Amino acid sequence: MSFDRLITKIREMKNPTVVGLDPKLAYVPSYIQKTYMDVDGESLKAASRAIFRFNQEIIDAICDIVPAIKPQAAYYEMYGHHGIKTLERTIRYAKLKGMFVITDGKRNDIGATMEAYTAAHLGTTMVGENECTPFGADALTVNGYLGSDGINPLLRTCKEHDKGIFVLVKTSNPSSGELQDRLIDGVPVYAIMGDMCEAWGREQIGQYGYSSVGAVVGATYPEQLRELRARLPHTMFLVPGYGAQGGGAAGVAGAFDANGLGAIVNSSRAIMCAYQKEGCDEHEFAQAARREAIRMREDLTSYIDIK
Ligand SMILES: O=c1ccn([C@@H]2O[C@H](COP(=O)(O)O)[C@@H](O)[C@H]2O)c(=O)[nH]1
Repeated sequence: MSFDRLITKIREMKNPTVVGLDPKLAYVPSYIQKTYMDVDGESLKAASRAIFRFNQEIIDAICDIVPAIKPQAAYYEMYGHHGIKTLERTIRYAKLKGMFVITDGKRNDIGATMEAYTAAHLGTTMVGENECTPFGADALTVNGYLGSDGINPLLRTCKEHDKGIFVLVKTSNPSSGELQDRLIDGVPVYAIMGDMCEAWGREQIGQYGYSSVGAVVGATYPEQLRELRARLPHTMFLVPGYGAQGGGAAGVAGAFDANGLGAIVNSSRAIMCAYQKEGCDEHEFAQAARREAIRMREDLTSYIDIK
């Protein structure tokens, strides 16, 4: 099961964190931007090549201490086909370095179209006799609000290709409660979606007790994290909202089980832009990212004992 690979890495590194790669061009040091703009001008191509170099150096700086990266697809799509290529190259590079890759795409659609999204991000596409791997991530964030027929194609691929999904359950944003906290027969919508994750994952439970169907639950909602951890014993949590959105280690501790497992906490801007916050030389951006990744690991593990 896919999350077995992730959990094994978390245990080996004693680090339940994922670095988000959401690279706006403004985060990329100016000397890198210049290198590529001198060749390709102020173009989407130059921006995408600069971003790949930025990602590559961050991956090199953290791959021995952080188990996973989470590229957010939107930050690549905004650079058109060049950006898509950078997303693909980033995924391949991180995997080459031994990292687990979660593409944050929040995809969903009707069943037939969902099969295409599944093939794109987690599976394979047949071209004649040739089975091609378009992006090859290990896991994908998805929206479950279209119901089971939008999730079933993913479940088949998770089983066949040892992949995982994280379904949006209780998102970290301030307005998430407008819909997700609404009650149906006294039960919040987020809890109902959580129950659906448990049901979807029932047939695919791995060696640590977690299925290949995970849930996104925001670090900004500590109470719900604790409540959902107790309610969803087989559902791995992806927890965004730590750092830049105000979530902290004490609040996310409730996302973990008694073995210090069951969740992985994301930080994107706080790590990518650590060099700007530290005010250090921009040539040191990757080392600053590493320092922030270590600080985050120490912060979390002061509350969580990974067994
Ligand atoms: O509920 C959610 C779901 C996804 N995200 C994504 O996580 C990162 C957070 O970035 P930070 O810079 O660490 O705030 C980003 O890609 C979001 O799209 C989320 O924040 N909340």
